[in-house]
Parts: sequence; C-alpha cells; structure tokens
Amino acid sequence: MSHLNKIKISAVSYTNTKPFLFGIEHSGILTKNIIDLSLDIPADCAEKVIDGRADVGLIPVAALVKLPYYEIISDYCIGANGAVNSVFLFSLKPINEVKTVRLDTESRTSNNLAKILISNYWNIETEYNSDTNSDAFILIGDRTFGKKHNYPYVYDLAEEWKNFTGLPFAFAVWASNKPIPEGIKNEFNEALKLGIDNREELLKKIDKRSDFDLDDYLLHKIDYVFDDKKKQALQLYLSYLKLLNEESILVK
Ligand SMILES: C=C(O[C@@H]1C=C(C(=O)O)C=C[C@H]1O)C(=O)O
Repeated sequence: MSHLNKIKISAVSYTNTKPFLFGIEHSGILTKNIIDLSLDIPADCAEKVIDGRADVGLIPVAALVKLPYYEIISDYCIGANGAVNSVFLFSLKPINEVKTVRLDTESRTSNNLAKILISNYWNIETEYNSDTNSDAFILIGDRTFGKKHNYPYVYDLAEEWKNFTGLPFAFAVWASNKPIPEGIKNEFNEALKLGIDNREELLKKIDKRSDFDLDDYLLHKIDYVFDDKKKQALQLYLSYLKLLNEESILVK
C-alpha cells in the first residue's frame, strides 16, 4: 500500500479505547506510515465509516446494519461480561414507571440496547425524546464516571443485557467498509493485542480519579476479547435491532 493510500482509521475518543491507542503507539505501526488515526465520539466513528471518510472504525455495532459491505477485522472489541460501569439508564423512577427516555446523541449501540431491553425485557412502553425533563436518560462513556450515585434508579445496560440473555455484550467492533490487506489486518490486530496485554503499564501513566475506579474499569469491566459468546450476542442484538426497525416502520 502506497503512502498516498494510508488506511484511515477512526477510533473512539473515550477512556475505554486508551488500551488500544497505547498498543497502536507502542507497536511501531504508526511509524510505517500505513495508517492515519483520528479520534471521534462513537456516533461520528460510525458516520465516517458509513460515508467513506474512514476505511476502518471502532464502530458501534448498531451501525453495522448501515454498511452495504463490512468486515470485522480484529479479535478485539469494546465489550463487557456483566456490568460495564459506563453505559447507564439513569432514572428518577423505577423502570416500570418510566414513560419518557432521553437518548444519548453520542451513542448508537446503547440507545438501541435500551430500546431492546425496554420492549423485550422490561416490557414497558416508553417514548424517546431529547427533553431535559424526561423520566430517564441514557448516558455512555467518560461522562458517566462518578455519576452512579447521583440518581435514585440506575441500570447498567450490559448487566441488564446479561440478565436478559445470559450473554456478554459487544458495544463496538473494529470494522472496515472495504477489504483490508491481510498483512495490515494482522499487524493492526497485533498492535491492539499489545495494548490489551499491557493495560497495567498504561494505568501507571493515566491520572487516577477519586470518584471512579479506572483500574477496575479497564482491567475487569471492559472485556476486550471478541470471543464466540460476544459474536453470538452480536447476532442476537442485530436480530432484535431488526425487529425494532420493522416495528418503527409499521408505526410510521
Ligand atoms: C462501553 C461503552 O461502549 C461504547 C458504546 C457505544 C454506543 O453506545 O454506541 C459505542 C462505542 C463504545 O465506546 C462506553 O463507551 O461506555
């Protein structure tokens, strides 16, 4: 691949992606001038891969259905097996009394995960809006750190998904919108692995917070390996997503 054709990669700008960035930086892949890396909120990672501004993204799995062609190019993901501690439905009321939910504009996967759980697990009827006075709201990523105790009712969506399905979950996967040369895929995957294997090193370098356990988050809550159970969960999530979309078309 020539230098003019660098592979454009969009990664998520949240703390949970730092191990991947640490691996990419320490692997030497950047010095070879084969990739061009940008950091974006999840919704923009998705948009960039959909509209072709990026070739590869750490893209929210809900956006995969918008790609006419995609390939999941890595063994790593942003996942969780049980509570993830950064994807919440924060609520003023117990879930069975919630009538309105505000979605998070930075999210694609978790907004839809909330809708799936609301329709199929909690079996309640709610409206989705962007009102600041909704009964409940979805919030993801670093903006949730330290906020868990600020609301009377708190639902961790990866934990609720596990209660519902018995499965772990994958929020975002490394996907391309075109075939990527095998050699580059392997090198990129190795770079990601290096980061995941060296999280302890990374944690020594990042500032700790008194209101959130970053070590626990990066070592135990985020589960980075895209294993068979997460692949199974992805297929199940995508089939629920299809149902949701069909229902909303029927309503329209
Ligand atoms: C666990 C998380 O996973 C994220 C959730 C996403 C979404 O809801 O669309 C997308 C990418 C991931 O970064 C998180 O960021 O808190």
